[in-house]
Amino acid sequence: MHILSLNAGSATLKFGVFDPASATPLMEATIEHPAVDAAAFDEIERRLRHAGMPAIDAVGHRVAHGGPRLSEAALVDADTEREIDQAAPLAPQHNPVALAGIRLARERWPGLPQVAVFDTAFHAGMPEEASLYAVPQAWRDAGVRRYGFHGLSHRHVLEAVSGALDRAPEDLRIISCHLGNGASVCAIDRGRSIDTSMGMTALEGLVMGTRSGDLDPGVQAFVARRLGLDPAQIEAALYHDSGLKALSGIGADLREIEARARQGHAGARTALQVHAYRVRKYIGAYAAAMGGCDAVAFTGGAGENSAALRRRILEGLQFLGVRLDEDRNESFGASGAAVAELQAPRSQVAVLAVRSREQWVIARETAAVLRRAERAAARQDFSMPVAISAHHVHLTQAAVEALFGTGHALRVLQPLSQPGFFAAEETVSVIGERGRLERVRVVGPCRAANQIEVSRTEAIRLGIEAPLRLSGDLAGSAEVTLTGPAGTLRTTGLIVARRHLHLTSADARRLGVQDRGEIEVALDTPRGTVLRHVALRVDDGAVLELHLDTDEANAAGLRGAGEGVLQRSGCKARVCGGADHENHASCEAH
Ligand SMILES: Nc1ncnc2c1ncn2[C@@H]1O[C@H](COP(=O)(O)OP(=O)(O)O)[C@@H](O)[C@H]1O
Ligand SMILES: CC(=O)OP(=O)(O)O
Ligand SMILES: [Mg+2]
Repeated sequence: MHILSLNAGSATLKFGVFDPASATPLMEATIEHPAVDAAAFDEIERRLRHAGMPAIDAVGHRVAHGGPRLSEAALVDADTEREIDQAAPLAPQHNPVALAGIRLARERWPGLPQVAVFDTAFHAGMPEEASLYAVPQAWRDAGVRRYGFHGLSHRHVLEAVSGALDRAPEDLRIISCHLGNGASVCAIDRGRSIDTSMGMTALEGLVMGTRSGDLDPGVQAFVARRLGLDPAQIEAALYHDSGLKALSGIGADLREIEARARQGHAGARTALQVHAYRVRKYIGAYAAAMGGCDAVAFTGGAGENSAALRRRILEGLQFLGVRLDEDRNESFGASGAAVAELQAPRSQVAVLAVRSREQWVIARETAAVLRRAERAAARQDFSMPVAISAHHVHLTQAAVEALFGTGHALRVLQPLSQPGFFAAEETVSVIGERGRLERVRVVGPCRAANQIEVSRTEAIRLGIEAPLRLSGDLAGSAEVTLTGPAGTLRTTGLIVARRHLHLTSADARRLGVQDRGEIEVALDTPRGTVLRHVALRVDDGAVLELHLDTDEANAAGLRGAGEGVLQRSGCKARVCGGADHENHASCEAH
């Protein structure tokens, strides 16, 4: 499979082609200051052709804002597009561009699946103390809350830092600084984003290329009244005419600002100081939020490429135990390394530079969404026959001889649906403390241990507490007396059998499940029943069949067809939920 990842940032359009089996892109490119329009897509297609790329199977899009409902990557359909569109006021620089990308991709490659991967998703589990604004309830009801952005990048930082330091994510408190044209800091506490500097929109937090970052909320009303600005003008100024651009008086590009600052340009110097101070302040705050910090990581166009920027930010953080190694810091940019440690040996905090891999995260997430969709579709079509298993016993050869006479061999009455098993002509009586069950069928062939399977109702009638067990799992099973025409036998092995599904490894692959796992199935009988914790028994010699006991069948209103140990019910069960908690589905016929 080949996935085209599109990442429309505020300063760049980045794209790449990936085989999701490998993190190494087949090609990757950046177009600076793009409009996402037909010309940009012509350029993308031209570059794909030039790089000799194979045909694309799916397109993954970075979408900055998923709004209140899209908190994980999703297949693009009309609903997804509507949600992205509705969240556009919360990400006016990004969501409309992403939507344009989605529509252009649909025109270029009609019929290809498209997936939206959201910046906000990584922060969806932020605690309330970080996601709430202290504003009136009516505002919060209207959707005013903190979301956070750059989630693909912060997620990659988590993985890269954990890999580079060879420490589990759960062991690490990471402060991830994504410094591009847009910029944010994220507190990643043991694998989870617990706070991040961007909020409801991508305006909050750091000083960015053209965005203000944190601002006294009173400023907006003040400039409205004093300068006569309306909301659209204020918003435009905060998104497009603030930040480094406003402070430097030069522009938004950090490369140029740094060059001019070196030449002594006062505005450029001020801009760099305010910018670095803001990042430093957030690092201090997030160290406090996590009760310490094990690693500070830099990523994004500026965070990766500017050693001076990293130095400026880390100056003054010595009190946290941060010490930068100047040589390592200087050499990262040209090194081509994906990730590197930049701290001095005596530093108590690791400092890392991480090359942003947003396009790879998009490709990976896209592949995962497509796999889930495929599995859901396969599950929709997947139904399984249901058989009702009446009480029966499995015996050792020694038990057969004790009950039916020396040298006795079980005689086949009828083969069962699971290959190799048969209902025997022989029956036994099962005797408990309080009652007995007569003519209980023996199932052959003989086994290494005696096993007596009864329903819960029958166990009660016997007066014995029988554990709920999978066949073969007999430790702690109850004791019971068996009688046959030639003798009596006291044995352990009495269980209530756990409901289970026999399936082949090909069935398991289609369902996306594994041996010993569990699924949930629905029986659309008149008593409509969902069965949870259905055990899976994968065996290539098996025949696909759900086995229920008589209590379960009665509770579901299922009837067996005919007589015998294992009766086909005529009902087909469907998977509902289970590993991926996919759609509820139900029984077709009964
Ligand atoms: N060598 C460099 N030194 C300083 N800043 C750089 C360097 N290379 C790129 N940048 C900064 O990175 C920004 C782009 O960041 P990037 O993360 O690639 O874009 P976007 O925010 O659009 O995703 C540019 O605006 C530029 O200021
Ligand atoms: C959300 C955001 O600011 O993204 P970018 O940095 O790509 O513009
Ligand atoms: Mg970006």
